Amino acid sequence: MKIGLIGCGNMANSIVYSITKNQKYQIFCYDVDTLKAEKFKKLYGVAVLMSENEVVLSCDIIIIAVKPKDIFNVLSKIKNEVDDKIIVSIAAGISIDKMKDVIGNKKIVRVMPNINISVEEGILGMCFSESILDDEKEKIRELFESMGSVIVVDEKFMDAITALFGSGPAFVAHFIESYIDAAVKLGFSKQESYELVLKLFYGTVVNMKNNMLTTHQIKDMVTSPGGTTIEGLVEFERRALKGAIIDGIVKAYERSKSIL
Ligand SMILES: NC(=O)C1=CN([C@@H]2O[C@H](COP(=O)(O)OP(=O)(O)OC[C@H]3O[C@@H](n4cnc5c(N)ncnc54)[C@H](OP(=O)(O)O)[C@@H]3O)[C@@H](O)[C@H]2O)C=CC1
Ligand SMILES: O=C(O)[C@@H]1CCC=N1
Repeated sequence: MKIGLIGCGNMANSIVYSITKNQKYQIFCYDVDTLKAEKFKKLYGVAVLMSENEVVLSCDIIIIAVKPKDIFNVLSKIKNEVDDKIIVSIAAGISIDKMKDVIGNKKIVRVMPNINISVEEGILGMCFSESILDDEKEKIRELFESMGSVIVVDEKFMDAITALFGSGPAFVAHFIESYIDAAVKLGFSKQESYELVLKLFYGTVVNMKNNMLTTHQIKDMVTSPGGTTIEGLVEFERRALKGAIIDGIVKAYERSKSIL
């Protein structure tokens, strides 16, 4: 099967990395910046094409991986070539209806991946326009399942998926960074802090998963009466840390709803 990529930036890089591991796909790509496309050729052995239209004409499934502000430009360039090809958009906040306004009632898929697809640990939300057939849905699902956990949802959930899981790695990195800063403040070297804090987050997740522990159970097991942990937890509560985190995610959700 021939897969085309329009846009060779950060997300396209992670997508191509996953797809090229599977021999059954032939990959074609195009970027306005020729150097970026050439880099993909060098790294992954993909074929470089000269325009958006060439990608559509050469491929069965076309993944548009440009910023939301650029997607309508791409769609208007390819609209006469789309025919019954499958167009996949990974753009945040751009609905299927908005894309249909430009290319008509075509086969459109929205996918919201996150950057963790580069280690096959992504979470990918997916929804389909109504004209996509069941066997086509399966092919798309199979293509993206090499990158992580795919959840097919009603389109109304795509903004929530964008906020929670698309933006999620940046939010999680922000919490990890605070922890590393605390370790540095308490005298550990930056390198030690980085390694130990990653181990702390990773170990806590593995412990919860393997032992099927809830967050409350972990907190209860760690927090001794009159001890150290309760002091920290009380301060987090006093500063409304949980509320701030929830509000931050809701802000990202609202932004996804109003992006264009
Ligand atoms: N980064 C993330 O974690 C996630 C991003 N997304 C979505 O993925 C999309 C891409 O994001 P990201 O990879 O970070 O963006 P990048 O800016 O890294 O990549 C986009 C690339 O597309 C190029 N481009 C712009 N217009 C065209 C065109 N007409 N034809 C071909 N190439 C073009 C850009 O060139 P130039 O820079 O010269 O304009 C750039 O090289 C966005 O819509 C974003 O919402 C979704 C989930 C997670
Ligand atoms: O920040 C953004 O808009 C994109 C969408 C999800 C992650 N990055």
